[in-house]
Amino acid sequence: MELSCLKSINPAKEENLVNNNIVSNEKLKTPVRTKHTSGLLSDKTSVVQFCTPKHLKTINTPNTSTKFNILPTTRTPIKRYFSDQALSQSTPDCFNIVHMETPCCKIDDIVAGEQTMYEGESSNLTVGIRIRPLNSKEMNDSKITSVVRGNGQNVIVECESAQHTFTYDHCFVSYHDPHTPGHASQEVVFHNMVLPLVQNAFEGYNVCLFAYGQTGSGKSYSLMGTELTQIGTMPFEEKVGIIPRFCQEILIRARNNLQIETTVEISYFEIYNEKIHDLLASTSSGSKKAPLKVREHPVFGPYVVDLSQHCVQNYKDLQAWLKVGNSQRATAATGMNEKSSRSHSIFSIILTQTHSDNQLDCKSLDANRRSKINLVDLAGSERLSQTSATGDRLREGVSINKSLLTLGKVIASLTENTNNRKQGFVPYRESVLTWLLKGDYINVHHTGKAFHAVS
Ligand SMILES: Nc1ncnc2c1ncn2[C@@H]1O[C@H](COP(=O)(O)OP(=O)(O)OP(=O)(O)O)[C@@H](O)[C@H]1O
Repeated sequence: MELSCLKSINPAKEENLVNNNIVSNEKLKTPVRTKHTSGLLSDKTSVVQFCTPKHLKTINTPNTSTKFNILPTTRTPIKRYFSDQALSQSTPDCFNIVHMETPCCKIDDIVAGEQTMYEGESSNLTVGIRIRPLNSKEMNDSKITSVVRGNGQNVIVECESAQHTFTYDHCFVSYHDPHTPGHASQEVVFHNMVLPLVQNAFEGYNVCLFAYGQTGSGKSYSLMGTELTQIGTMPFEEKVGIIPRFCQEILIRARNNLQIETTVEISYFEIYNEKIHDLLASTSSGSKKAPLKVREHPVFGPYVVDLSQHCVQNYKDLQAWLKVGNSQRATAATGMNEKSSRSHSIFSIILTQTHSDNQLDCKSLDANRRSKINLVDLAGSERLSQTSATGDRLREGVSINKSLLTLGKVIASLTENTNNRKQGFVPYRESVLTWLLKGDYINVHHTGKAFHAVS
């Protein structure tokens, strides 16, 4: 399986960013994006901020013992903006005058000999690969032998007389016996590849990580882990995957920084047969809600209409929501995987940091820094002859392969455009997945990672 993370190039450290970007609450009836050109800031590091009125958010934690009764969630300013018909008809003036600038990396800031773990992240897109061990079924099949092995950053595939070597930013090998030297546990994968994204998110960058690979290669295992539905288990046990670890890390950092009020809001949806389903919302009968629509905002880009967002304050809240979401995800047994995801899932976190500036002796002044984190578990590509799919499974497989093909086409077009320095057509709208991730591709130039799984 491959795991891709979109990540930032070492952005310059701006300790005082929040202090330097102050907007009066008077102007905050609609969200306003401001670009500040304070002399204290490097002009390469202007930050687009979303200023929100300071308010207490309702925490809706699902009651996991009974039916999930989703209370209306406090709408975020962005959601309010989207749902306000008067506003959404045209782009308000305040957006027209905003100049969107990209923070640039400061290569010079990297001092030789003082390497941190972030310095390996010199590219905008980092790609890691994880090789899973053979499962018990595969081990009992004499026809199946292991042909893939890792060596440093290289993956070596040996087939018959030929040997192929592929190089990645990270290569993780997981063995059946976790005590095997070099075994890449969930903790190792998270620490080496994903932790820098947490830092990027706190610096105000949007980040995106997506896992891709063949069906049954371990994408869901790496992103979500197993057994996390058991509330009360240790948060960082071996089997807990990237998504709960990411949230846990954010919550710990937020709790430890008393100067800044941090809110963490999550949403979780799947794209199944090109239709979007909110995984954290259900009807009173327990059945899934009607599919949601995608619309495109002139400034913020594509978004899912009426997607529920929920505040989480602690790990227990998160586990409860993940239990709701995962139980609603479309999975089915196929010839390649007993619990195969039949949809792409996108887990989003909105991280808002609010810093009250008392220096100006005015309590109504707040500065907000807001970043969006997308953690995407793509459905696995599958050879229909091997999954023995028929009926619904066949239709799902065709839809999965088609949207993955479009994803490949979009990435190829973007690469070609970048290499040729042109603005050619990119087929974002050929699938819901690529349309929704449009903003993330653009942001790949600043923030991104990819994770690839192989079995
Ligand atoms: N690193 C690993 N160590 C041990 N077991 C693993 C590992 N990765 C995956 N597995 C096991 O392999 C099986 C398939 O994994 P998983 O369901 O995550 O695959 P997937 O890539 O998400 O498949 P699909 O695309 O069909 O949803 C599961 O039983 C999982 O527990």
